[in-house]
Amino acid sequence: MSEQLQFLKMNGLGNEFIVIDARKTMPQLGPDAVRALSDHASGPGCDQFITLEVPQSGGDVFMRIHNADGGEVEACGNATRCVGRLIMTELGADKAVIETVVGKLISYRGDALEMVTVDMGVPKFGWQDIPLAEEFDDTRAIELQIGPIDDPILHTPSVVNIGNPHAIFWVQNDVESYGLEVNGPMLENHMIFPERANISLAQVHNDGELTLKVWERGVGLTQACGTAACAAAVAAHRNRLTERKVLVHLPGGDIVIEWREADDHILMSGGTELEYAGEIDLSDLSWQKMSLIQQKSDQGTEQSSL
Ligand SMILES: N[C@@H](CCC[C@H](N)C(=O)O)C(=O)O
Repeated sequence: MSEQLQFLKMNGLGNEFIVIDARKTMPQLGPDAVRALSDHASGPGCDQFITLEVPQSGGDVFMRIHNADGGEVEACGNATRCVGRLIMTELGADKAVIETVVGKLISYRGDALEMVTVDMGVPKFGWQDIPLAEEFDDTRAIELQIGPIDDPILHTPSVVNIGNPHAIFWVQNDVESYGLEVNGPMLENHMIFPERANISLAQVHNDGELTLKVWERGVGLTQACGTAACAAAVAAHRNRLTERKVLVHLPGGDIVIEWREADDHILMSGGTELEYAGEIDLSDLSWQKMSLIQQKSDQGTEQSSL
């Protein structure tokens, strides 16, 4: 007999997610299944596979995150906004507490239904926290470069942990002109990053604006990465390149990051999209689109229809 698993397809600025609700029944999906469903050739396709589970410490939901390569990871900024939207709609509330393996994150409703702000907590800068394989006193710029020794293509990145590890290379020219699709895999797996890392190129335009291109650990190039935007914003401020509030341009759209002075928390604000509801047949992992989601942002509600 076939067993059906319902899912929602969502995205945050084009960063794609499959979201399943496992609060009543936990489906048995191993890394192979996650990889197959995340692949656009065999499944609905996504960058992260998100599982909603029963909260364990007083939050509204527990969010588990798997990258498209099947590996479980600690944080995903864009998915946190998407899940925040779902849970706030479910509760009819303006705020939701989302538990993750690295702690609780609070989401807040924005001016429109699709706009969500998440408090991503406090960034970490210690070399053991990133983590790095060797000691560095100052993580605003670590010794790491690729290309010719006297004329490197990319060098001295800033490193930050936003629940997950990030390295940001500062570039002068268009972020498209540094071959991140070629250099990304090598940098992600560089021996200096024992848990691998998300790799970003950042071009700072002025003290309130930068453009970012991201090679995500366990995925590849993505349209947007929320934690990378947080990492780049705080690293830019630490390096005196920007103020505490920055507009970050990503291939999939813009996001606003504010590193709040009062408590060092990072606030990330941006859009979310609820694309469609679908169903996966767990016996052979085939899937179908069931309905499109109709958004009624004026009433603060949303409904799905066939
Ligand atoms: N897309 C995410 C980041 C997802 C996890 C990342 N690939 C990792 O391995 O740490 C975001 O929006 O933050």
